[in-house]
Amino acid sequence: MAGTLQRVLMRSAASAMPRARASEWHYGPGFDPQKAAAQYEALTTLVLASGAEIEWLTDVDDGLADSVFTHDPSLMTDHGAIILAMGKALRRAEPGLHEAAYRRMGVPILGRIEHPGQVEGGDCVWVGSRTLAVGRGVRTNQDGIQQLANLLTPKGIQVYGYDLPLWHGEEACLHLMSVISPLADDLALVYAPLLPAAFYQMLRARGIRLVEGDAGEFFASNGLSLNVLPTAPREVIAVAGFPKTAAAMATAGCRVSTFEADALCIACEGGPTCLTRPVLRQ
Ligand SMILES: NC(=O)NCCC[C@H](N)C(=O)O
Repeated sequence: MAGTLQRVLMRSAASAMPRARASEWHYGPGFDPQKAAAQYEALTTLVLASGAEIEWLTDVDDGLADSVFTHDPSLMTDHGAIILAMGKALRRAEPGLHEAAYRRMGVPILGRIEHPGQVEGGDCVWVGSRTLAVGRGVRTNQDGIQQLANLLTPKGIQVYGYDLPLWHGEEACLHLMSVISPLADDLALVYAPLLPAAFYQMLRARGIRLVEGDAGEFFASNGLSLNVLPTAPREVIAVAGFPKTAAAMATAGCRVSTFEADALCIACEGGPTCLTRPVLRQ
C-alpha cells in the first residue's frame, strides 16, 4: 500500500460537492464547498507532482458528495478490482461509478460484494501481498468479509476480520484505515489505542515498525492527522496543521508534503488516503 503510486482513481470535489448540505452528509460546521474544491485542487497538484497519473471518475452533477472519497467503493487486487458495497446508505450508488470507470480503463473485475454483505475500502489494509486485514465495524460486516474471503482465498490470499470500536457512533466514519496509514512496506503510522489488539500484534509479528501519531492532534483533527497518503515509500501527503505527527514521520525517515484541508477533510471525515483509490503501485 506504499509502493510508488502510478495510477489513481479520483473524483473532483468541484463536481461532487457543490450542492451538499452538511447536515445530510454528516459533515461538520467547517464544510464549505467552494473552499473544499480549492483544497482539493491543492491535493491534485501534489498527487500529479508525485508522477502519478490520475483517472477521473465521471464529472456529472449527480449530487454524490462522498464520491470524492474514492478509496471506499472498490478495492484493487493483483487479480483485478473488487466492486464493494457501501455501509453508508447515501453512498450506495458509488460502486457503480467505479465499475464503469474500470470497464473504461480496461481493468478486470475480480468480483462484487453483494447485499447483505457490506465492505468499504477504508476498512481494508493489505499487509504484504498475501494478507488482507479488514475492519468489522459500522461500514463493513461479517457477510462482506466472508464474501471477500471467498473471492481471495482461491488466489492464495488470507483475509482476517478485526472488530473496530463504535467510537463516535453509527453515523460517523471510523474505518480500519482511520487508525493506520502504511508509510512503507515495513513502516506504518498508527493511533495504537484504537487499533484492534490482534491486528497490532500481527503488525508487530511481521516486523512492521509503528510510528505513533500524536494523541492530541488525532483528537483535534477528528482522526485526520493520521490519514496520510504514501506516493512512494516514505514519501507522503498529509493534512497541514499537525506538526507533532509530521515530525514523528520525519524522524522515521519520511518526506512529508502537506495541504490545507479543514473544509475538505476535517469537516467531511476523510483525508488524502480516502480521497484516492490507487489502481496501480509498483
Ligand atoms: N476511507 C475513508 O476513511 N473514507 C472517508 C469517507 C468519509 C465520508 N464522509 C463517509 O462518511 O463515508
